[in-house]
Amino acid sequence: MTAITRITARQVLDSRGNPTVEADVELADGSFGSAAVPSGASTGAREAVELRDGDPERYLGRGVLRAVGYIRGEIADAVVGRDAEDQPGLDAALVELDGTADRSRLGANALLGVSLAAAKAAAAAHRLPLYAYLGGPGARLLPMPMMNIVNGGRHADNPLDFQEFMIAPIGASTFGDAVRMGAEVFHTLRGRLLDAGHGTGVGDEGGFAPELRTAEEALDFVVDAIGRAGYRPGTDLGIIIDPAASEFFRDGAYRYDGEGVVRTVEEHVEHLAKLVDAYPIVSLEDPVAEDDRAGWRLVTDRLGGRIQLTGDDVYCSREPLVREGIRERWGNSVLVKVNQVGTLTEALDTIEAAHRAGWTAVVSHRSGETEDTTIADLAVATGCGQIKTGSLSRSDRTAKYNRLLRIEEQLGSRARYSAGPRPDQVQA
Ligand SMILES: O=C(O)[C@@H](CO)OP(=O)(O)O
Ligand SMILES: [Mg+2]
Repeated sequence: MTAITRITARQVLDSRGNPTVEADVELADGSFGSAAVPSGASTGAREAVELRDGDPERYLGRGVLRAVGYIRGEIADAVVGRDAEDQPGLDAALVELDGTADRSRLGANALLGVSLAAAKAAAAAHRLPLYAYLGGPGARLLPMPMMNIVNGGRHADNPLDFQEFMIAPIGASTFGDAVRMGAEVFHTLRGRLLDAGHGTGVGDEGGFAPELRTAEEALDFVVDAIGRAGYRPGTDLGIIIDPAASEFFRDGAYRYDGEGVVRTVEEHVEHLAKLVDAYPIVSLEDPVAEDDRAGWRLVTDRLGGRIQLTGDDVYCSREPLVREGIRERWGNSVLVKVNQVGTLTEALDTIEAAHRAGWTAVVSHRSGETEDTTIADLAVATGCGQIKTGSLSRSDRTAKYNRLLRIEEQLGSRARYSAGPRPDQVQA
Protein backbone atom coordinates (compact mmCIF):
# COMPACT_ATOMS: atom_id res chain seq x y z
CA MET A 1 0.00 0.00 0.00
CA THR A 2 2.98 2.33 0.39
CA ALA A 3 4.18 1.87 -3.18
CA ILE A 4 4.84 5.18 -4.91
CA THR A 5 2.31 5.66 -7.71
CA ARG A 6 2.87 9.25 -8.78
CA ILE A 7 5.49 11.97 -8.46
CA THR A 8 5.25 15.52 -9.66
CA ALA A 9 6.90 18.87 -8.98
CA ARG A 10 6.53 22.57 -9.59
CA GLN A 11 8.27 25.89 -9.09
CA VAL A 12 7.28 27.85 -5.96
CA LEU A 13 8.85 30.95 -4.40
CA ASP A 14 11.19 31.02 -1.43
CA SER A 15 11.39 33.78 1.20
CA ARG A 16 13.91 35.79 -0.84
CA GLY A 17 11.57 35.76 -3.81
CA ASN A 18 13.62 33.20 -5.70
CA PRO A 19 12.03 30.20 -7.38
CA THR A 20 12.58 26.87 -5.68
CA VAL A 21 11.37 23.27 -6.08
CA GLU A 22 8.26 21.73 -4.52
CA ALA A 23 7.74 17.99 -5.00
CA ASP A 24 4.65 15.81 -4.43
CA VAL A 25 4.58 12.05 -3.87
CA GLU A 26 1.44 9.91 -3.95
CA LEU A 27 1.14 6.32 -2.77
CA ALA A 28 -1.04 3.39 -3.80
CA ASP A 29 -3.39 3.89 -0.85
CA GLY A 30 -3.90 7.54 -1.79
CA SER A 31 -1.54 8.91 0.88
CA PHE A 32 0.18 12.13 -0.13
CA GLY A 33 3.30 14.05 0.82
CA SER A 34 4.67 17.37 -0.41
CA ALA A 35 7.92 19.16 0.36
CA ALA A 36 9.44 22.51 -0.64
CA VAL A 37 13.22 22.86 -0.78
CA PRO A 38 15.12 25.69 0.97
CA SER A 39 18.23 27.46 -0.31
CA GLY A 40 21.30 29.08 1.29
CA ALA A 41 23.23 32.32 0.64
CA SER A 42 26.39 31.65 2.65
CA THR A 43 26.99 28.22 1.24
CA GLY A 44 29.82 25.83 2.06
CA ALA A 45 32.15 24.90 -0.80
CA ARG A 46 31.35 21.21 -0.41
CA GLU A 47 27.59 21.48 -0.35
CA ALA A 48 25.51 19.38 -2.69
CA VAL A 49 24.74 21.45 -5.78
CA GLU A 50 21.24 22.75 -6.37
CA LEU A 51 20.09 23.53 -9.89
CA ARG A 52 19.41 27.27 -9.81
CA ASP A 53 21.58 28.98 -12.40
CA GLY A 54 24.31 31.43 -11.67
CA ASP A 55 23.88 35.02 -10.72
CA PRO A 56 21.80 35.47 -7.54
CA GLU A 57 21.00 39.04 -8.58
CA ARG A 58 19.08 37.72 -11.55
CA TYR A 59 16.22 35.38 -12.12
CA LEU A 60 17.17 31.92 -10.91
CA GLY A 61 14.19 30.08 -12.28
CA ARG A 62 15.67 28.27 -15.26
CA GLY A 63 17.74 25.91 -13.12
CA VAL A 64 14.75 25.27 -10.92
CA LEU A 65 12.64 24.45 -13.95
CA ARG A 66 15.29 21.96 -15.02
CA ALA A 67 15.11 20.32 -11.59
CA VAL A 68 11.31 20.24 -11.85
CA GLY A 69 11.61 18.61 -15.27
CA TYR A 70 13.97 15.94 -13.91
CA ILE A 71 11.55 15.10 -11.10
CA ARG A 72 8.62 14.76 -13.50
CA GLY A 73 10.66 12.73 -15.97
CA GLU A 74 13.77 10.76 -15.10
CA ILE A 75 13.23 10.62 -11.34
CA ALA A 76 9.56 9.67 -11.59
CA ASP A 77 10.44 6.90 -14.07
CA ALA A 78 13.04 5.49 -11.70
CA VAL A 79 11.13 5.81 -8.46
CA VAL A 80 7.47 5.07 -9.21
CA GLY A 81 6.79 1.56 -7.93
CA ARG A 82 9.31 1.80 -5.07
CA ASP A 83 8.13 1.41 -1.49
CA ALA A 84 8.05 4.81 0.24
CA GLU A 85 8.61 3.07 3.57
CA ASP A 86 12.07 2.06 2.41
CA GLN A 87 13.55 5.53 2.79
CA PRO A 88 17.21 4.38 2.72
CA GLY A 89 16.53 2.36 -0.44
CA LEU A 90 14.72 5.25 -2.10
CA ASP A 91 17.45 7.73 -1.21
CA ALA A 92 20.20 5.40 -2.40
CA ALA A 93 18.34 5.01 -5.70
CA LEU A 94 18.10 8.80 -6.07
CA VAL A 95 21.82 9.25 -5.38
CA GLU A 96 22.71 6.48 -7.82
CA LEU A 97 20.45 7.90 -10.51
CA ASP A 98 22.11 11.30 -10.17
CA GLY A 99 25.50 9.59 -10.45
CA THR A 100 27.67 12.55 -9.39
CA ALA A 101 29.45 13.09 -6.07
CA ASP A 102 28.02 16.60 -5.67
CA ARG A 103 24.48 15.87 -6.96
CA SER A 104 24.98 18.35 -9.76
CA ARG A 105 23.37 16.37 -12.59
CA LEU A 106 19.78 16.15 -11.35
CA GLY A 107 20.32 18.73 -8.59
CA ALA A 108 20.24 18.36 -4.81
CA ASN A 109 17.02 20.37 -4.87
CA ALA A 110 15.35 17.76 -7.11
CA LEU A 111 16.61 14.86 -4.99
CA LEU A 112 15.72 16.41 -1.65
CA GLY A 113 12.20 17.42 -2.69
CA VAL A 114 11.40 13.81 -3.61
CA SER A 115 13.18 12.36 -0.57
CA LEU A 116 11.24 14.52 1.91
CA ALA A 117 7.90 14.25 0.11
CA ALA A 118 8.20 10.45 0.15
CA ALA A 119 8.82 10.44 3.92
CA LYS A 120 5.77 12.61 4.45
CA ALA A 121 3.62 10.37 2.26
CA ALA A 122 4.80 7.29 4.18
CA ALA A 123 3.99 9.03 7.49
CA ALA A 124 0.53 9.84 6.16
CA ALA A 125 0.04 6.20 5.15
CA HIS A 126 0.75 5.24 8.76
CA ARG A 127 -1.54 8.03 9.97
CA LEU A 128 1.36 9.40 11.99
CA PRO A 129 2.81 12.90 12.22
CA LEU A 130 6.22 13.02 10.53
CA TYR A 131 8.16 13.32 13.80
CA ALA A 132 6.51 10.17 15.19
CA TYR A 133 6.90 8.23 11.94
CA LEU A 134 10.61 9.01 11.75
CA GLY A 135 11.40 9.05 15.47
CA GLY A 136 9.14 6.37 16.91
CA PRO A 137 7.41 6.51 20.29
CA GLY A 138 10.53 7.93 21.97
CA ALA A 139 10.35 11.15 19.95
CA ARG A 140 9.16 13.67 22.50
CA LEU A 141 12.03 16.13 23.04
CA LEU A 142 11.24 19.67 21.88
CA PRO A 143 14.40 21.46 20.75
CA MET A 144 15.92 24.55 22.28
CA PRO A 145 15.39 27.21 19.60
CA MET A 146 18.26 29.42 18.43
CA MET A 147 16.34 32.58 17.62
CA ASN A 148 18.00 35.02 15.28
CA ILE A 149 17.41 38.61 16.35
CA VAL A 150 20.24 40.54 14.65
CA ASN A 151 21.32 39.87 11.06
CA GLY A 152 24.55 40.90 9.35
CA GLY A 153 27.06 39.43 6.90
CA ARG A 154 25.57 37.98 3.73
CA HIS A 155 22.06 38.13 5.20
CA ALA A 156 21.76 41.91 5.47
CA ASP A 157 23.00 45.12 3.83
CA ASN A 158 24.40 46.61 7.05
CA PRO A 159 28.12 46.76 7.97
CA LEU A 160 28.04 43.97 10.60
CA ASP A 161 30.68 41.39 9.74
CA PHE A 162 29.08 38.56 11.71
CA GLN A 163 26.06 36.98 10.07
CA GLU A 164 23.77 35.99 12.95
CA PHE A 165 23.22 36.98 16.58
CA MET A 166 20.79 34.60 18.27
CA ILE A 167 19.19 34.09 21.66
CA ALA A 168 18.53 30.66 23.19
CA PRO A 169 16.01 30.27 26.02
CA ILE A 170 18.15 27.99 28.19
CA GLY A 171 16.04 28.76 31.26
CA ALA A 172 12.63 27.97 29.72
CA SER A 173 10.74 24.97 31.01
CA THR A 174 8.62 24.30 27.93
CA PHE A 175 8.90 25.08 24.24
CA GLY A 176 5.90 27.37 24.59
CA ASP A 177 7.74 29.34 27.28
CA ALA A 178 10.82 29.48 25.08
CA VAL A 179 8.87 31.04 22.21
CA ARG A 180 7.19 33.56 24.51
CA MET A 181 10.54 34.58 26.04
CA GLY A 182 12.11 34.95 22.62
CA ALA A 183 9.21 37.06 21.34
CA GLU A 184 9.42 39.34 24.39
CA VAL A 185 13.14 39.94 23.89
CA PHE A 186 12.63 40.45 20.14
CA HIS A 187 10.05 43.20 20.71
CA THR A 188 12.08 44.78 23.51
CA LEU A 189 15.07 44.89 21.18
CA ARG A 190 12.98 46.58 18.54
CA GLY A 191 12.03 49.33 20.99
CA ARG A 192 15.63 49.80 22.11
CA LEU A 193 16.88 50.05 18.53
CA LEU A 194 14.21 52.64 17.75
CA ASP A 195 15.10 54.62 20.88
CA ALA A 196 18.71 54.67 19.76
CA GLY A 197 17.71 56.01 16.34
CA HIS A 198 18.27 52.80 14.39
CA GLY A 199 16.09 51.38 11.66
CA THR A 200 14.18 48.21 12.49
CA GLY A 201 14.13 46.68 9.03
CA VAL A 202 14.98 42.99 9.04
CA GLY A 203 17.45 40.79 7.17
CA ASP A 204 16.96 37.50 5.34
CA GLU A 205 16.20 35.50 8.46
CA GLY A 206 13.96 38.13 10.05
CA GLY A 207 16.42 39.46 12.64
CA PHE A 208 16.89 43.23 12.78
CA ALA A 209 19.58 44.65 10.53
CA PRO A 210 20.67 47.92 12.20
CA GLU A 211 23.64 49.96 10.98
CA LEU A 212 26.04 48.62 13.61
CA ARG A 213 29.70 47.97 12.93
CA THR A 214 31.05 45.75 15.68
CA ALA A 215 29.97 42.53 17.34
CA GLU A 216 30.24 44.28 20.72
CA GLU A 217 27.68 46.92 19.68
CA ALA A 218 25.23 44.22 18.59
CA LEU A 219 25.85 42.13 21.71
CA ASP A 220 25.31 45.14 23.99
CA PHE A 221 21.91 45.69 22.41
CA VAL A 222 21.02 42.00 22.78
CA VAL A 223 22.10 41.75 26.45
CA ASP A 224 20.27 44.97 27.24
CA ALA A 225 17.08 43.69 25.57
CA ILE A 226 17.24 40.41 27.52
CA GLY A 227 17.52 42.34 30.80
CA ARG A 228 14.84 44.88 29.98
CA ALA A 229 12.45 42.10 28.99
CA GLY A 230 12.84 40.88 32.59
CA TYR A 231 15.26 38.00 32.03
CA ARG A 232 18.74 37.16 33.27
CA PRO A 233 21.33 37.02 30.49
CA GLY A 234 23.19 33.71 30.73
CA THR A 235 20.62 32.09 33.02
CA ASP A 236 17.29 32.54 31.26
CA LEU A 237 18.64 33.25 27.80
CA GLY A 238 22.07 32.55 26.36
CA ILE A 239 23.58 34.06 23.24
CA ILE A 240 24.69 32.22 20.13
CA ILE A 241 26.65 33.74 17.25
CA ASP A 242 27.16 32.45 13.73
CA PRO A 243 29.94 34.67 12.37
CA ALA A 244 29.85 32.56 9.15
CA ALA A 245 33.58 33.15 9.13
CA SER A 246 34.22 31.58 5.69
CA GLU A 247 32.58 34.67 4.21
CA PHE A 248 35.27 37.06 5.44
CA PHE A 249 38.37 34.83 5.45
CA ARG A 250 40.60 35.81 2.55
CA ASP A 251 44.29 35.16 1.90
CA GLY A 252 44.82 33.63 5.32
CA ALA A 253 43.29 36.47 7.36
CA TYR A 254 39.90 37.50 8.71
CA ARG A 255 38.88 40.73 6.99
CA TYR A 256 36.32 42.57 9.08
CA ASP A 257 35.32 45.07 6.38
CA GLY A 258 32.45 46.58 8.40
CA GLU A 259 34.66 47.14 11.41
CA GLY A 260 37.58 48.15 9.20
CA VAL A 261 40.04 45.69 10.79
CA VAL A 262 42.07 42.74 9.50
CA ARG A 263 42.79 40.00 12.07
CA THR A 264 45.24 37.13 11.75
CA VAL A 265 43.90 33.67 12.59
CA GLU A 266 45.30 33.99 16.12
CA GLU A 267 43.91 37.49 16.59
CA HIS A 268 40.51 36.41 15.30
CA VAL A 269 40.34 33.47 17.74
CA GLU A 270 41.53 35.76 20.53
CA HIS A 271 38.77 38.21 19.63
CA LEU A 272 36.15 35.42 19.82
CA ALA A 273 37.55 34.28 23.18
CA LYS A 274 37.24 37.82 24.53
CA LEU A 275 33.61 37.97 23.38
CA VAL A 276 32.95 34.64 25.14
CA ASP A 277 34.52 36.07 28.32
CA ALA A 278 32.52 39.27 28.17
CA TYR A 279 29.09 38.04 27.06
CA PRO A 280 26.88 35.04 27.96
CA ILE A 281 27.71 33.15 24.75
CA VAL A 282 26.81 29.46 24.91
CA SER A 283 27.56 28.44 21.34
CA LEU A 284 29.49 29.64 18.28
CA GLU A 285 28.80 28.36 14.77
CA ASP A 286 31.45 28.52 12.05
CA PRO A 287 33.74 30.52 14.35
CA VAL A 288 36.49 30.07 11.74
CA ALA A 289 36.45 29.45 8.00
CA GLU A 290 35.75 26.06 6.47
CA ASP A 291 39.27 25.71 5.06
CA ASP A 292 41.07 27.19 8.08
CA ARG A 293 42.05 23.88 9.64
CA ALA A 294 44.61 25.47 11.98
CA GLY A 295 41.94 27.92 13.10
CA TRP A 296 39.50 25.09 13.86
CA ARG A 297 42.11 23.37 15.98
CA LEU A 298 43.02 26.59 17.75
CA VAL A 299 39.45 27.63 18.53
CA THR A 300 38.58 24.11 19.72
CA ASP A 301 41.60 24.02 22.06
CA ARG A 302 40.74 27.48 23.32
CA LEU A 303 36.96 27.29 23.70
CA GLY A 304 35.81 23.69 23.06
CA GLY A 305 35.76 22.86 26.77
CA ARG A 306 33.55 25.83 27.58
CA ILE A 307 30.99 26.26 24.86
CA GLN A 308 29.44 24.48 21.90
CA LEU A 309 31.36 24.96 18.63
CA THR A 310 29.18 24.01 15.70
CA GLY A 311 30.53 23.31 12.22
CA ASP A 312 28.34 24.37 9.30
CA ASP A 313 30.34 25.22 6.15
CA VAL A 314 33.17 22.92 7.25
CA TYR A 315 30.91 19.84 7.31
CA CYS A 316 28.09 20.70 4.89
CA SER A 317 25.98 18.13 6.83
CA ARG A 318 28.02 15.31 5.27
CA GLU A 319 28.80 12.30 7.43
CA PRO A 320 32.32 11.59 6.06
CA LEU A 321 33.34 15.19 6.70
CA VAL A 322 31.91 15.08 10.22
CA ARG A 323 33.84 11.88 10.91
CA GLU A 324 37.02 13.63 9.82
CA GLY A 325 36.20 16.58 12.09
CA ILE A 326 35.60 14.26 15.03
CA ARG A 327 39.01 12.65 14.46
CA GLU A 328 40.75 15.99 14.02
CA ARG A 329 38.84 17.69 16.87
CA TRP A 330 37.40 20.55 14.85
CA GLY A 331 34.59 21.77 17.11
CA ASN A 332 32.18 19.56 19.04
CA SER A 333 28.90 19.91 17.17
CA VAL A 334 27.47 19.85 13.65
CA LEU A 335 24.79 21.94 11.97
CA VAL A 336 22.50 19.83 9.81
CA LYS A 337 20.71 21.34 6.83
CA VAL A 338 18.96 18.72 4.76
CA ASN A 339 19.58 20.46 1.44
CA GLN A 340 23.33 20.64 2.04
CA VAL A 341 23.53 16.89 1.62
CA GLY A 342 20.55 16.13 -0.59
CA THR A 343 18.61 13.26 0.98
CA LEU A 344 16.85 12.62 4.28
CA THR A 345 18.73 9.37 4.96
CA GLU A 346 22.11 11.06 4.67
CA ALA A 347 21.04 13.89 7.00
CA LEU A 348 19.84 11.35 9.59
CA ASP A 349 23.11 9.40 9.26
CA THR A 350 25.09 12.58 9.93
CA ILE A 351 23.12 13.28 13.11
CA GLU A 352 23.58 9.72 14.28
CA ALA A 353 27.34 9.81 13.65
CA ALA A 354 27.61 13.05 15.64
CA HIS A 355 25.60 11.66 18.56
CA ARG A 356 27.62 8.44 18.64
CA ALA A 357 30.80 10.45 19.06
CA GLY A 358 29.31 12.50 21.89
CA TRP A 359 28.90 15.52 19.63
CA THR A 360 25.73 17.56 19.42
CA ALA A 361 23.71 18.21 16.27
CA VAL A 362 21.60 21.25 15.46
CA VAL A 363 18.85 20.94 12.84
CA SER A 364 18.81 24.13 10.78
CA HIS A 365 16.86 26.15 8.23
CA ARG A 366 18.45 27.98 5.29
CA SER A 367 18.39 31.73 4.80
CA GLY A 368 16.06 31.14 1.84
CA GLU A 369 13.09 29.24 3.29
CA THR A 370 9.48 28.44 2.52
CA GLU A 371 6.42 27.63 4.62
CA ASP A 372 7.59 23.98 4.70
CA THR A 373 8.01 22.82 8.31
CA THR A 374 9.81 19.49 7.82
CA ILE A 375 12.82 20.56 9.92
CA ALA A 376 10.61 21.10 12.98
CA ASP A 377 9.55 17.45 12.81
CA LEU A 378 13.13 16.36 12.12
CA ALA A 379 14.40 18.08 15.25
CA VAL A 380 11.85 16.20 17.36
CA ALA A 381 12.29 12.90 15.49
CA THR A 382 16.05 12.85 16.06
CA GLY A 383 15.86 14.13 19.65
CA CYS A 384 18.81 16.39 18.83
CA GLY A 385 17.57 19.02 21.24
CA GLN A 386 18.37 22.12 19.18
CA ILE A 387 16.91 23.90 16.17
CA LYS A 388 18.06 27.01 14.37
CA THR A 389 15.17 28.53 12.48
CA GLY A 390 15.42 32.30 12.45
CA SER A 391 13.65 35.18 14.04
CA LEU A 392 10.28 35.65 15.67
CA SER A 393 8.91 37.41 12.61
CA ARG A 394 8.46 36.37 8.95
CA SER A 395 6.08 33.52 8.24
CA ASP A 396 8.83 31.37 6.71
CA ARG A 397 10.46 31.27 10.19
CA THR A 398 7.39 31.38 12.44
CA ALA A 399 5.93 28.41 10.53
CA LYS A 400 8.58 26.23 12.18
CA TYR A 401 8.01 27.65 15.66
CA ASN A 402 4.25 27.25 15.24
CA ARG A 403 4.68 23.67 14.08
CA LEU A 404 6.76 22.91 17.20
CA LEU A 405 4.12 24.54 19.42
CA ARG A 406 1.53 22.22 17.88
CA ILE A 407 3.78 19.19 18.35
CA GLU A 408 4.30 20.12 22.00
CA GLU A 409 0.54 20.31 22.47
CA GLN A 410 0.04 16.99 20.69
CA LEU A 411 2.60 15.28 22.94
CA GLY A 412 0.89 16.66 26.04
CA SER A 413 2.44 15.50 29.29
CA ARG A 414 4.94 13.34 27.37
CA ALA A 415 6.64 16.43 25.93
CA ARG A 416 10.06 17.45 27.24
CA TYR A 417 11.96 20.65 26.50
CA SER A 418 15.66 20.61 25.81
CA ALA A 419 17.24 23.60 27.50
CA GLY A 420 20.56 22.96 25.83
CA PRO A 421 22.64 20.46 23.98
CA ARG A 422 23.38 17.97 26.77
CA PRO A 423 20.98 15.25 27.97
CA ASP A 424 21.18 16.54 31.55
CA GLN A 425 19.82 19.86 30.35
CA VAL A 426 16.40 18.40 29.54
CA GLN A 427 13.62 19.90 31.60
CA ALA A 428 11.56 17.23 33.39
O1 LIG B 1 24.97 30.04 7.62
C1 LIG B 1 23.92 29.52 8.00
O2 LIG B 1 23.92 28.90 9.05
C2 LIG B 1 22.66 29.57 7.18
C3 LIG B 1 21.38 29.52 7.93
O3 LIG B 1 21.27 30.46 8.96
O4 LIG B 1 22.69 30.54 6.21
P1 LIG B 1 22.61 30.10 4.67
O5 LIG B 1 21.34 29.33 4.50
O6 LIG B 1 22.65 31.39 3.90
O7 LIG B 1 23.81 29.25 4.42
MG1 LIG C 1 26.03 28.95 9.43
